[in-house]
Amino acid sequence: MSNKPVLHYFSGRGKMESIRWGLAAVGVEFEEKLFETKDEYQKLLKSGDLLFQQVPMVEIDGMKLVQTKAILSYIAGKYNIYGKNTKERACIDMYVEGTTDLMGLIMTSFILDEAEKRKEWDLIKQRALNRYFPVYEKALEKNEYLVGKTLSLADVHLLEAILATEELHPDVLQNFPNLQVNKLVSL
Ligand SMILES: N[C@@H](CCC(=O)N[C@@H](CS)C(=O)NCC(=O)O)C(=O)O
Repeated sequence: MSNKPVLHYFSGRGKMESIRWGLAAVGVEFEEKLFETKDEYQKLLKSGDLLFQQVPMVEIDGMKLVQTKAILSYIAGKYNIYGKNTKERACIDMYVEGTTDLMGLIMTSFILDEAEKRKEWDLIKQRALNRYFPVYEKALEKNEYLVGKTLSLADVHLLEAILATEELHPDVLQNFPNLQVNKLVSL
């Protein structure tokens, strides 16, 4: 039997995407069981493996983990991209929550009708430019990485958020030179 983590989710990016990025960043191969139909989802629900009847769920190290944050913390802790001490970990969590909020806006925008979606994408641009990216730009003044001198979960999550924002607004990084460098070193 393979020891690779097994990721259970809908066939889409959604909340599982940051887990995929996290595993890829630390070089861990994984398998995916993506359900395409309601029946497949119902089967997983009935199995009792989803603690809160929700996905993402990840089978890893003999556990069936749910809750995106818990799964990401486990991966980051296990593969040493979660800071050197509790203060660094708190900073990483803080930065990750910021990018999670931005990603939340992006994810939910895709269920809106066309007119609402355009408005939401404008809001996302404003939030990225005025609320989120300036914080990361400042944090990157002294180092290429957000926390400490090495890649952490905060950089991986930021990269996902940058790329997702650029899909909507390709020029969004133009006034953020430090973010441009961070994006390159995190890829
Ligand atoms: N707090 C959970 C939320 C998970 C969540 O909302 N999952 C959605 C899919 S993205 C789901 O399973 N929805 C079905 C439901 O809530 O019944 C996490 O971050 O993992």
